Amino acid sequence: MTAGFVLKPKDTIKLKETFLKIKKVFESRNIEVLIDSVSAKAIGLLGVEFNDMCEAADFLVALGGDGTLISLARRSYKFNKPILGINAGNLGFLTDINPDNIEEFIDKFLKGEYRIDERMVIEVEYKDKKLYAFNDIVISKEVISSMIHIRVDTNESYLNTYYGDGLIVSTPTGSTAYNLSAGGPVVYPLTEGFVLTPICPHSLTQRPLILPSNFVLEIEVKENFAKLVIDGQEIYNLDEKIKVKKALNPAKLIHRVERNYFDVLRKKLHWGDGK
Ligand SMILES: NC(=O)c1ccc[n+]([C@@H]2O[C@H](COP(=O)([O-])OP(=O)(O)OC[C@H]3O[C@@H](n4cnc5c(N)ncnc54)[C@H](O)[C@@H]3O)[C@@H](O)[C@H]2O)c1
Ligand SMILES: Nc1ncnc2c1ncn2[C@@H]1O[C@H](COP(=O)(O)OP(=O)(O)OP(=O)(O)O)[C@@H](O)[C@H]1O
Repeated sequence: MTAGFVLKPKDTIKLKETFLKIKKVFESRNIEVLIDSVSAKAIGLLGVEFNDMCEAADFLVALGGDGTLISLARRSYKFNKPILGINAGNLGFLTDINPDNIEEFIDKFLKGEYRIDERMVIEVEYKDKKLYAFNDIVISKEVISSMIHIRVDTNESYLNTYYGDGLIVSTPTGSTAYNLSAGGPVVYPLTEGFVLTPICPHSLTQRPLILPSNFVLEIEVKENFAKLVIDGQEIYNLDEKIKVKKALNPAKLIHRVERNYFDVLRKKLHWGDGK
């Protein structure tokens, strides 16, 4: 069995010791460890080019925070490999395992005691590109001063024109990220659908909306100074219509069998239970 590692890009050097410890644990259980060339270079090792690593690995590992996991899920989309998040970040809402518990987890993993959660991914067609988002896409104004008009059509009919700072189209997984801050609902991550949440709409009536995952959305901005942001990490100038739909493949996240979403909401986001 082969694992392919990507390390959090900021302060990677601090992760060297943790990575080497985990590598030893994996290798002692006959799991070959590959590391992508960018992460390897940052800690003075030799690595494998990202796509070659994804091709060779049976599963991929993000050693970092949520951002590292989101980025790995997006960049490895076409390889469709299961992904394990080991938390070496701050919030770690999505990364399930702590480095201290890796031996215990990997022994269970090798006995088949784990879960794979299939998370819906968004596909965006923009110009001749196909882009993938694990959390969300954001159609945003470029400058602080001017609002934008965002027209949304579904494959069935005209939907709405949003006027404000922007529009978030989130996956259920991304519902606890930017969507949450903008007043959108928490959506159980194994649900399939799009969450449309306007950012500061200049209206008394705009509300977040959930649409089924078989809808195809066309989104167009009237003004010519908008941005398209993918997972908060990739930014494009938006000057043409985009088409948004559910991607063919889900992202496959490896979790502990015992992981409970509502416990994570309580622990990490302080979701109250009224007691
Ligand atoms: N005002 C906001 O809340 C805001 C603004 C911009 C981007 N974002 C979010 O940041 C995401 C990218 O994350 P990053 O870590 O690369 O950026 P980042 O470093 O700016 O961190 C964003 C924060 O959101 C958390 N987060 C990310 N995805 C999450 C999820 N699915 N559920 C719960 N928490 C989550 C991260 O742990 C981190 O604390 C984007 O997809 C977007 O949703 C949020
Ligand atoms: N491949 C990547 N390319 C560009 N930026 C990335 C990549 N992977 C992660 N990042 C960014 O690096 C920053 C830090 O990484 P990460 O989110 O993993 O750690 P953290 O912020 O400490 O943890 P958490 O997100 O759990 O609070 C994030 O802003 C993330 O967007």
